[in-house]
Amino acid sequence: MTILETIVANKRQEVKQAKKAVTIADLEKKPLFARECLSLRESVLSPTTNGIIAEYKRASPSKGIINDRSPVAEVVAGYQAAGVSAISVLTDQEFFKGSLDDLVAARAALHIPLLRKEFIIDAYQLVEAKAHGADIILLIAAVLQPAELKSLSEAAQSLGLSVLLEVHERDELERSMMDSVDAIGVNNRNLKDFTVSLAHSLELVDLIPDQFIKVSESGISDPATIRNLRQAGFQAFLIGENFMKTEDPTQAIQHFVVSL
Ligand SMILES: O=C(O)c1ccccc1NCC(=O)[C@H](O)[C@H](O)COP(=O)(O)O
Repeated sequence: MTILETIVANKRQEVKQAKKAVTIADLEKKPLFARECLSLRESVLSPTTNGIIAEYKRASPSKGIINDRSPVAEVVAGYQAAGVSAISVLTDQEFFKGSLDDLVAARAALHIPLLRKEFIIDAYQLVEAKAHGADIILLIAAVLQPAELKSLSEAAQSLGLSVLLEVHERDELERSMMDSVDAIGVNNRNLKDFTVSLAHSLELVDLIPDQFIKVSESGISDPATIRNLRQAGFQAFLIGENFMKTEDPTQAIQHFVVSL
């Protein structure tokens, strides 16, 4: 089994348990469920933001513990102060040490769109995302069939959530593009062997129609890379480890954006 298959198998068990513990009706009663979602597209295209989607990431399968010291509310508030377009918070506990509580804490500290970074395989998780303050959800082409992508993306949009579709290779992009997604992210990290190459973004960008916000994801550690990716056509840049691995992620992002 690849790590991605292991993560998804574990997620299926988690969702089964979650559905027993908290019903959809319970989720729909949570105050955050009634909130109107903020638009990823509007925020990325706004001249007042810099296109970065900054991620709160305590740990990962490829790196182990990255930062378990910096509190989520403090970090995301610092990211927001640096002019980012959106915030990403990992909610997987087993492999990334995240939680839905992190999402709620982030929401309370923010006035910009918030991505629930999760391995979504069931519509239940969309309602869960909205009920805990998310504006955006991630769908990963490598783990979902086109029919599943269609039904999940349509369900997400009907809840008012923006949809970020993640692809890594050309065939995933070609089979997964659909009107019910708002943004397409090219993940530079191969989720089977964890190798990272920006060549994936550069190879795929011209194949992504302009109706989608174009996002380059993972392995970005230098403002010059953002300038190159922008020139190639990307409008947004998902960055986690580069900031989180430092002593003070809020200082790190401030230094980074000065050179954009
Ligand atoms: O980061 C990992 O090791 C990982 C492993 C398996 C599945 C997903 C994984 N990462 C999720 C992400 O998409 C990244 O956290 C995100 O793109 C930011 O990447 P980076 O800037 O390299 O932290």
